[in-house]
Amino acid sequence: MGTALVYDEEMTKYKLLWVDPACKIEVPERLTASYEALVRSGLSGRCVSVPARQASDAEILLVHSEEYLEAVKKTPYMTLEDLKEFTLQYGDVYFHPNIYHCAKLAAGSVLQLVDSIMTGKVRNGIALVRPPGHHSMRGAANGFCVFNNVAIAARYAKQKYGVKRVLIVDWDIHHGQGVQYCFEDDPSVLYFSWHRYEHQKFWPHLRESDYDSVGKGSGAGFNINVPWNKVGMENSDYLSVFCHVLLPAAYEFCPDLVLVCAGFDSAIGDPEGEMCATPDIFAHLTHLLMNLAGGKLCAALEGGYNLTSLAQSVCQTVQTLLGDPLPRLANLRSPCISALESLQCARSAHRQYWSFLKHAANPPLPEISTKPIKLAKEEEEPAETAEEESSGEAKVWPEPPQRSCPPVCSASVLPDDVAGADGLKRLSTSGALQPRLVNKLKNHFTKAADDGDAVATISRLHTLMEKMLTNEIGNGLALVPDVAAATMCFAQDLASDLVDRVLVVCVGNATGLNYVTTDGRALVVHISGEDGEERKSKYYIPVRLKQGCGDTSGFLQAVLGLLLPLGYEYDPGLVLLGRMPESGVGDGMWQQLIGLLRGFAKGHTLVLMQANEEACMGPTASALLGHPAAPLQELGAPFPQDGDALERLRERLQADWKMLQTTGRMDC
Ligand SMILES: COCC(O)(O)CCCCCNCCCN
Ligand SMILES: [Zn+2]
Repeated sequence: MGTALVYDEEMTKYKLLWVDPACKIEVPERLTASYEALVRSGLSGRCVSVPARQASDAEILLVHSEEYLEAVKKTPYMTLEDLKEFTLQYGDVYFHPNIYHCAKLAAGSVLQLVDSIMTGKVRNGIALVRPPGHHSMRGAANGFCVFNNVAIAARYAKQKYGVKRVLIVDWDIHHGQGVQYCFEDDPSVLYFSWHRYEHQKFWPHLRESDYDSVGKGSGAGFNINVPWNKVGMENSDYLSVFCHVLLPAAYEFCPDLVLVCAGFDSAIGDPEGEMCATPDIFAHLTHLLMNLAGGKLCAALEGGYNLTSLAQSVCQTVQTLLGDPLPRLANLRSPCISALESLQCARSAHRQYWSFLKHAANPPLPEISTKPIKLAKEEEEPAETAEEESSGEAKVWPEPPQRSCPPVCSASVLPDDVAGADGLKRLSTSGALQPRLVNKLKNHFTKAADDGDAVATISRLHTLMEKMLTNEIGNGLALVPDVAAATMCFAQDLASDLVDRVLVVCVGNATGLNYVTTDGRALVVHISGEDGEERKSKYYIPVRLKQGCGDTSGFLQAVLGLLLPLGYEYDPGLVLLGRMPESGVGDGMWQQLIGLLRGFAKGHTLVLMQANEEACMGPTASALLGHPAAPLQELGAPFPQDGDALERLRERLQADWKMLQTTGRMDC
């Protein structure tokens, strides 16, 4: 199934008609720059084009009051003076004779996306719209927004398709207070937002944008705010919040539909956000949400004011929605102290609501100043004057890397003709394997050197690896006689010669996974039901689940809170995933694991399974081909001892692995 793209140039036909420094950044070119970049890159041609439509009154009234709608209906007939007058009653927004028409198209465009996704016409999609929506409230326009496009879409999906739970992820750099107000007492809508806050000194200066606004009444726990109290946040800060706050809650919430308030003012170069995350981060943020709700993801453009980073970020998002391999995120740094404090505050505020947080460390939180902040006049964001704009040093960042389309056969079990007793010899004569490697392999398999099978297996694996590294295939699946041996041999003898770093993930009980490197050429993470060999090196991490890998909630917590952050920090060139016999891991969890691991190494994942596990071939190949993983059933809380052990393990490991940190020094 494909990716829908909704765009209508009619939504470019309104603009600011008077002088207002606060609104001048919201220009029609935001839409044309985004759309033209999709056309230029060939991405729009790969999408299913879905027409925009006007939202009806009834649809707008799902969120807004009649009084407000009636008022906005009058704006097309207003004089310029009346429009200015009308605008004054709201904050940081402007009206135009055509904005009501465009606001109905913006809201209707997102509803068209919801229809296309819920009727199975497409898997996911994005609507390039303006005016944006997440600040507008029941009875008021605000922050360039007239109707709350995403809030209307959430209510519409529930009403028309009986959707039970909607996750709204708001990665725009401003707090979508309009969305928060709309759903704060509604447990069927989980709203997550990060936003520039600077201890309430940043617009819209709301006390309720802080992390302690967790929702009200039966909605308590279903509103997650992560305030950024400093600018300059980077990729690692964003990924940490996804791994340690959003994703565990999102999986526990188990949504039927994911809506994204896709604002790209959180990218580097944006004058509003002043953050430093690069456009390719949106490839990963999108990817990390794509295995929820069976892949039903609907993104709506919100903010984004640097036309270069906006266009690049939109392309990164769409390319991921289309299923293309992700770019590697080079040299992630450790999250900054301020980000860690925000992360910890959000986790502590939600500890009582989410089982994944039940065992989280609970250090004292900083006193939240309840006194209203006094914005000294000069502290108000100064309206940039022309020369200041030019003097502000322009941010530069590298163009996101090309992301080649996945090769057609992205999962393959090599035909037997590659195997064969002389497989290895042929490889060595073909120069594919350096002679010394051949000896190493032979030595390694001396016990079975005469056993053609083992040698054949190794030559098969090597061919798969070769094809992966030449991008002839995206990923691979190999059935082998002895998974543990093959995994170790592959990691030790094959991969380490052909790729800098290989992430080895072993699932299920096994002995012999004793390959430990001290040089970091391989990172082995072994999730099983028994005690692994105790940790000898930073690069061998046994994760023990007392109830074994069949305990999906424990397994998932290990994947989201440990494996993902480790993988991002390690940044492997290849992922090797070994499924040990009788691992007990459920198909759904197995597919989620493969889906998430595809985000590393440009999707180069080699799965090794026991030859007799044909039953698992289908689900594995489906996940390798990028089909969305089956949604996990309602997750119970992880077993207490597992939850506790995982938290203790994470705390122990964070000295070596910065992406595992979740607490900053609370020297507030
Ligand atoms: C959904 O709208 C997208 C958005 O969140 O980017 C809107 C931001 C409004 C930013 C308003 N700045 C006011 C400065 C006051 N001195
Ligand atoms: Zn914004």
